[in-house]
Amino acid sequence: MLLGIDLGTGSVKALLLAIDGTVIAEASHAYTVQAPQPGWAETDPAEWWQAVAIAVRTVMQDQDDRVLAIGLSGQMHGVVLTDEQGEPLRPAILWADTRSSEVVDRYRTLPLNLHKQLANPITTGMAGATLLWLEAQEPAIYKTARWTLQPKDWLRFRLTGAVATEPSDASGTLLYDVMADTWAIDVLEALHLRANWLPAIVPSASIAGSLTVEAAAHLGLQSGLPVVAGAADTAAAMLGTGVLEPGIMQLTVGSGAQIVTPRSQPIPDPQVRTHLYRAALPHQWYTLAAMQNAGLALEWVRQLLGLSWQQVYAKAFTVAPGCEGLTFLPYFTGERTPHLDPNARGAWVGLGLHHTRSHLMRSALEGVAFSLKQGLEAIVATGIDANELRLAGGGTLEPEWRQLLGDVLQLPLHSITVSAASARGAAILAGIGSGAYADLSAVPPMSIAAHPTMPRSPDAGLTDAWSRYQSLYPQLRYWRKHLP
Ligand SMILES: Nc1ncnc2c1ncn2[C@@H]1O[C@H](COP(=O)(O)OP(=O)(O)O)[C@@H](O)[C@H]1O
Ligand SMILES: O=C(CO)[C@@H](O)[C@H](O)COP(=O)(O)O
Repeated sequence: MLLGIDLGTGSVKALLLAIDGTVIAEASHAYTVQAPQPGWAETDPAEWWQAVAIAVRTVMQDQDDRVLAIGLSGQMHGVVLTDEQGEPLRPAILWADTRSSEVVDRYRTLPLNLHKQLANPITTGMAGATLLWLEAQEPAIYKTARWTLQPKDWLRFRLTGAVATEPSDASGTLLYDVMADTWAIDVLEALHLRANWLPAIVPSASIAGSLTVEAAAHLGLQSGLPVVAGAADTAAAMLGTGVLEPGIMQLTVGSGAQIVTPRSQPIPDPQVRTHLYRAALPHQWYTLAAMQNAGLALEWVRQLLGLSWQQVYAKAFTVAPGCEGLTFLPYFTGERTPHLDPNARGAWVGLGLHHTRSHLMRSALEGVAFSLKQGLEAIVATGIDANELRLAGGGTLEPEWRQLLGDVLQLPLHSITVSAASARGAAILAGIGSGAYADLSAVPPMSIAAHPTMPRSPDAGLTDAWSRYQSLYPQLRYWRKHLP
């Protein structure tokens, strides 16, 4: 059997995959995202390390079979600065972090040919932008760090003692030449950023190291196990859900939400509102609409209202669509697609005495669904036909929530039968890298639930709410800009 580990934003997922494609066991363990200052989002990698051991030990309980290989997947874009041995020098700075908003404009001074190499919108939260901030604000750590790593690459270093990255995560750093498939050294030079701390790039499905004795003891596994490079969570989820052919889209709802579609050529978005990244397999790319605030915003509202997830759904769906005039914007950590605005923030607008906790909760779900609709529109505007969406991620399990998503997006939603799609993708890469699968064609296909969630014709309340939602962000942006 194969072990996939997905180092997500809110929790790590471990999944055991039998070679015949059966999921033997899944487990997850949560950690915290800290916001020690407004706009910051950090996690201490020590929390990741402990959580990985708990999740892996949980899936390994009562298993007689041996693990053949380990594959990794992880949240994208962040920065883990380490010393020579892989010891973090500060907490990891995550993709949702907008502290680089003051310095990210340095990217805008780059000549057009370098922007063409990056082939992506310039946004906060990307490793390159965060490194510009670290250079200015934490120069001692910036100068002395040995490595700058993506979260799952840090985990692999800790597991194997070997340092590497792979194209799917490297392409999400804003330090990567997506067209030439290598580090964008010219961009690093033009920004005066260090290049000697970037890891070597190896194929996602290659063996990048083997489990050390210390790491094996931590996880309760045998030492020497091959650890495959793995992939960024979005790229791994595409393998996990089988979204590999152009024409199919995948919607992942986790802490953030992503809508992706594969590309057989690297075609950048002419409007530069969506991302273009390398997929896990060679000669494949994907277009990505990235919405920063899905589970992050819902979790904040849920905790504020003191509700369990069960109560969330029991209350929210007693309220009529449109929430009797209440609109929620989920932009707690700024927004990427389509607004590209790190200074955007969340809001409830239209509150009246008639509104209850149930209205607040439903409006949050509607607001997140509307933000996904704007992402879908941005991706369709790049010239892609959307016929169906495959669902992945821990935030799409509830049928009523899925129905609301289907009604808002007006597309059939196909659920895969595994919630941890990225961890499944990571296990598949472990299988290819270790030779358990000769190639992708040998991987048993993912089963898809027999009955998709079909969109219902839009309710008048929901149509009005969508109009209100669309009109609010431009007005609030104007208001923020004109604050004294
Ligand atoms: N029942 C639920 N409905 C909607 N969202 C949920 C539910 N349970 C958890 N979530 C949200 O989904 C996110 C976790 O999904 P997951 O795919 O594990 O994310 P990540 O990979 O970012 O850790 C959390 O932000 C959580 O708030
Ligand atoms: O930001 C992106 C893609 O651009 C995400 O892929 C992040 O990697 C976060 O994923 P989750 O942890 O929310 O699933």
